[in-house]
Amino acid sequence: MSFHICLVEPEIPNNTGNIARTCAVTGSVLHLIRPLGFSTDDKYLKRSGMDYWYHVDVRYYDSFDEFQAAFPEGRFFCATTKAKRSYTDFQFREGDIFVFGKETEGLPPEILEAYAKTCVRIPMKSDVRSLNLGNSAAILVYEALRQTGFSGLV
Ligand SMILES: C[S@@+](CC[C@H](N)C(=O)[O-])C[C@H]1O[C@@H](n2cnc3c(N)ncnc32)[C@H](O)[C@@H]1O
Repeated sequence: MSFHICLVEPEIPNNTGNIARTCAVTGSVLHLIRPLGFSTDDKYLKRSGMDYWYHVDVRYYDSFDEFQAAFPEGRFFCATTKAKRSYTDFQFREGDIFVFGKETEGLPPEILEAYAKTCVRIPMKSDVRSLNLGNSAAILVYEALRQTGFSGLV
């Protein structure tokens, strides 16, 4: 069992490459919702995730609905600057799904409404826009791993 990271219509290849690397080192599954703002052959994507891309279980979907349908029992947590609750307020379980929005616009309102009770914010000062997508994914997955006892130490 592992955690799932879902990127809804990611636009910047370096961010997805960076997150693929996080998935590789944590054993998380990466789910990409099309359209993607880059080709999966993109040199920046490969440079950021490079040797790691081939270690990751990457799955592609044509819509968020298709992704949801693949996890009928899944617990979805939506990462958004608009959430009222901090990610540290939740007790995560193996198999949980973390959903992230696109770099320019974040998650669409219909997804935020559907998961209003499990939207999570990573605390920030109020006069700044947001964290980088890759950093926010790493923060959430490592908190979930910490809570579930992943030592990662050899
Ligand atoms: C660059 S941000 C998008 C910013 C967008 N303008 C917005 O307001 O949502 C890309 C994604 O990173 C995640 N993110 C960034 N900062 C976050 C924060 N402080 N708390 C939770 N998620 C965050 C969200 O999933 C967001 O959709």
